[in-house]
Amino acid sequence: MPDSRRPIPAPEVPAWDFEADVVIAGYGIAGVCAAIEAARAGADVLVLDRTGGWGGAAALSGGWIYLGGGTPLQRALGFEDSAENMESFMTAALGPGVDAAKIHAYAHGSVEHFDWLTECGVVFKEEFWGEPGWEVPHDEGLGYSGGENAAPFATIATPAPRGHVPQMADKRTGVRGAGYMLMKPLVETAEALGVRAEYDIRAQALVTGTDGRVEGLAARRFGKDVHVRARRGVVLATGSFAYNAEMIETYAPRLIGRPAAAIEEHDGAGILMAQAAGAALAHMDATEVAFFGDPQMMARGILVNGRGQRFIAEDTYGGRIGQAVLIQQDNAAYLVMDMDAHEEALATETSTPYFRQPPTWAAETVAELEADMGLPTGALTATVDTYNRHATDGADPVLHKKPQWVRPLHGPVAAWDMRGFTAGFTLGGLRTDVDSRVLHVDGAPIPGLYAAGRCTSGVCAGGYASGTSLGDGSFFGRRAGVAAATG
Ligand SMILES: Cc1cc2nc3c(=O)[nH]c(=O)nc-3n(C[C@H](O)[C@H](O)[C@H](O)COP(=O)(O)OP(=O)(O)OC[C@H]3O[C@@H](n4cnc5c(N)ncnc54)[C@H](O)[C@@H]3O)c2cc1C
Repeated sequence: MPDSRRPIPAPEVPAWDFEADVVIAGYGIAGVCAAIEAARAGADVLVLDRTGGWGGAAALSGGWIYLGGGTPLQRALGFEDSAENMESFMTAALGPGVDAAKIHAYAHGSVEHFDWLTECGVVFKEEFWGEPGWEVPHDEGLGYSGGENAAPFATIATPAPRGHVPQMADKRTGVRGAGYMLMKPLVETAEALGVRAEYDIRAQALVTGTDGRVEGLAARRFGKDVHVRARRGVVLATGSFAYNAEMIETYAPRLIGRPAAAIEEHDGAGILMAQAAGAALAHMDATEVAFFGDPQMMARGILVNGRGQRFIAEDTYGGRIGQAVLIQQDNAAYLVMDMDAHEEALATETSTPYFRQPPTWAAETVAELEADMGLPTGALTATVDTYNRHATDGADPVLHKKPQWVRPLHGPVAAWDMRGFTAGFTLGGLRTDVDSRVLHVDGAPIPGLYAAGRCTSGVCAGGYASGTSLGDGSFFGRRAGVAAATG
């Protein structure tokens, strides 16, 4: 760990360049929500960002935000949900080893959090997108985003869509997409409350008093040292460590060379700064893993591993498929479809048309196909035989794909080589309590230090659902703001 991360004793600070009651490092989703709540609690708030503006990964993101328990949008679109049902799903899908207290607080606070977001000006259109997909193709406001309606979760909790998507004007993904439409009204809310921002300031280390209390931040701006005093508390909201090669190698080596859905500013700085002051870490090996396949195609085909065997229900959440491929199948997967299924998939609408590439192999029979693919003789044939035997009855007793997608493969078949089609970001980070206080390795909160977002371990301990990053970043960001302002 570089020396520069070591906490600086307050008496050694030459002068304070900036001062505020609450100082927040990082102006992404966690930072802006902390800023709003700290300001509303009466604090003078200063947000620092190392880039030239607000937004972070959040403003570039797809904007899914995981909310449920019976939000007004869910109810308006005819979906039943409850906090208990949401808690059951999250406990099953986001583990193993979830922080039960965080999941409980999140599920039971979700309707209020929806109301808070809409009061801040975030708009969710009353329209549901029910097709398999990574994102909504237009500006629909609600969709499934975590495999809630697929095996095994559909029988663990009552399926309810919880992916809430802020409405986009003339949607163009990546250009003022839903993530931007989430961030913009929140930043405007913060500005209206008098929250100040300073850009091009990179937080480097904490400043601590003789009693160990965090009193500020040491930072760099244009090659010079800058010191920022926090009269009440510091909130770390600097994002993940997806772009810190050394940390990735140490904690999550399967992601070496494959960062995604993160930004280069996610270099683990907040984690390292707090760690140097004794902070505990949690679930540093947990990763979100995207799989670069079109969900409309995958649901209609079968996915097999390097031994020609199916391993997951193909109609589940793509992030669950990604984790299974990278972590359990040595990053090897092949999609197999017959011509009817392929044509049917191509006739559907998708938000990811660029994933619809031509097949790698095509053959008259499954036996020829498996030979062309270099799979063990008979392996894919046995898989297709078993699949077809049950598919004739519209069932999938092996992996429980929903009957609507189950149909026997027949005639000429094609396969897509999807080896290495994964990338992702890290989910582990600082161990915080439900009030976003950063915990020391001795278990007690570090006085004056709070954190939220992807520099913390939030609701995801292993599994993932789209929307949980913006979800727990905003939810626990708010709590960090309140706690920092009120001490
Ligand atoms: C293309 C894409 C699509 C995504 N889609 C979704 C989605 O649909 N739903 C979802 O939940 N998540 C999604 N994500 C992930 C999500 O955006 C992030 O996980 C989330 O924004 C993390 O919140 P955060 O507040 O921790 O970090 P961010 O929102 O990235 O904010 C962190 C901020 O801290 C700043 N910073 C970093 N280091 C320092 C430092 N040392 N000093 C000062 N400032 C610093 C950064 O510049 C940044 O502005 C997506 C991400 C991308 C890139």
